[in-house]
Amino acid sequence: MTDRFISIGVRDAEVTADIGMLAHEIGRPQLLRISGTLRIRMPEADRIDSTFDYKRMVDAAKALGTHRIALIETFGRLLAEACLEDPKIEAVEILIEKPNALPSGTAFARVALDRTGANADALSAGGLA
Ligand SMILES: Nc1nc2c(c(=O)[nH]1)N=C([C@H](O)[C@@H](O)CO)CN2
Repeated sequence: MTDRFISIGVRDAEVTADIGMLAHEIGRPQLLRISGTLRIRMPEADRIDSTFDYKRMVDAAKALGTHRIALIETFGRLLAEACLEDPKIEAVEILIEKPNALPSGTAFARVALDRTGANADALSAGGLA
């Protein structure tokens, strides 16, 4: 049978993170908003062990938030790589927003990776707005 793929994910999960490149940011956790689209094979059964529990992506983001990271790009890449450790995930697109970084506007980084490690541009086309 032809493989069928679907997307699952989370939008706008809020985590605190030791993030930022400036001296005054170090050791002062800040809010990040995390959205992720995960491309998986259609689950064969109506059971959580047939799919990827999207709570795990939020848990991985919370865990990353305890590590000192300078750039939101790095945070996004590490979270994408953590998701791809599960073989159920074919490709992932992560959007990291740092709502309080700028006096106006929202800073963000978007990272799209597939299982080959390449940028997953195809996902971007149909991924997060
Ligand atoms: N491309 C990036 N630019 C900047 C980042 C970043 O993570 N990626 N971070 C900062 C500072 O940490 C800023 O958010 C402090 O308000 C500036 N530029």
